[in-house]
Amino acid sequence: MQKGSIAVIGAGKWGQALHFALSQKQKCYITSRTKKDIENFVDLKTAMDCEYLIIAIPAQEIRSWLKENFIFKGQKILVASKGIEATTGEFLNEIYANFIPSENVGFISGPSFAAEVIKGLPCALVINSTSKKLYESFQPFFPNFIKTYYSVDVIGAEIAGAYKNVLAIASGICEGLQLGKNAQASLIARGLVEMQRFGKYFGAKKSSFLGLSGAGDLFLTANSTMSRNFRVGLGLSQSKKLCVILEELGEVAEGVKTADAIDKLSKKYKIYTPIANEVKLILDGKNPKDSLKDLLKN
Ligand SMILES: NC(=O)C1=CN([C@@H]2O[C@H](COP(=O)(O)OP(=O)(O)OC[C@H]3O[C@@H](n4cnc5c(N)ncnc54)[C@H](OP(=O)(O)O)[C@@H]3O)[C@@H](O)[C@H]2O)C=CC1
Ligand SMILES: O=C(CO)COP(=O)(O)O
Repeated sequence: MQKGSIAVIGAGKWGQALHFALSQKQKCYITSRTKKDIENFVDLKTAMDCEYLIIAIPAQEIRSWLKENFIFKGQKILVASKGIEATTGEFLNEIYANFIPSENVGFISGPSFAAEVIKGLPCALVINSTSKKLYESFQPFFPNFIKTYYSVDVIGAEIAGAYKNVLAIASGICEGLQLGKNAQASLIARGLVEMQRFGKYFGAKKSSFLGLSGAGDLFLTANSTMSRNFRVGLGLSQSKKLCVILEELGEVAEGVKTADAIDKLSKKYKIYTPIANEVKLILDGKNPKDSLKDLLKN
């Protein structure tokens, strides 16, 4: 392993933005399935030999990617993905735990559109890990335009980052149906309560949902067409087929599969998550106007 070296795995929008940010202070490698003309692009083997890895591939692809490519040699890992695995309902930390000791893994959360980070615009992120030492080892790599915080609440950050994508779809639907700002603000506020209720069941800290990981990322994503998930909601409000929406998007919208995961988990553990349940139904073809009526019922 190349001591002190760092690489990003996954050269999508977020991987490239993190690569830009982490290249400000030191050489940062990047690799991806598809070769890309990016500075310090290397093959997977070279990247995997680095001591510090940032993995920015879609949440639903992580388990198979780790199975096929990952050999633990003591690397320290930052997970940049946001989502819950739809096939199993497992959280990302549970998946990574099959391959890497928890003290070697951290999860990035917080309001961070890649399109702004790659321009060097300021933002604040949370590095969530059971190990503060892990946070302290990654923190120096971050540039001055990114303020980093540490939190031990991994599950809270994971659920916040995943759930907000589902709520962003709901908010995009609200916008697309032109229901007004009162409705959108009420939806986002109740969505925050719902996200926190869901997180509490799995042992998450309430404070995680009031901070950058929850409210911060939710307010960002649920109020902007820069969000892929918000744009999925806009498409659904125009009765576009999901496959057409995703084809046109051309990038991952994690809220689609995470809605399925949350729907399954909330039914399995009897957690009241009406907004996420309706998003799942709309993704399966329910008319959004009927969902609105059902959500408004007293
Ligand atoms: N975009 C953003 O603003 C932010 C995104 N995120 C999160 O980061 C994660 C990645 O999102 P983003 O980069 O935007 O998505 P993109 O759709 O832009 O890119 C996805 C990346 O994942 C790679 N990939 C896809 N499937 C596989 C696979 N099976 N094996 C290996 N690599 C694969 C692609 O590789 P290739 O292109 O080489 O085929 C591509 O580099 C998501 O969980 C997202 O929620 C978090 C914060 C901000
Ligand atoms: O997570 C993000 C911003 O923090 C990106 O949101 P989208 O995946 O909806 O574009």
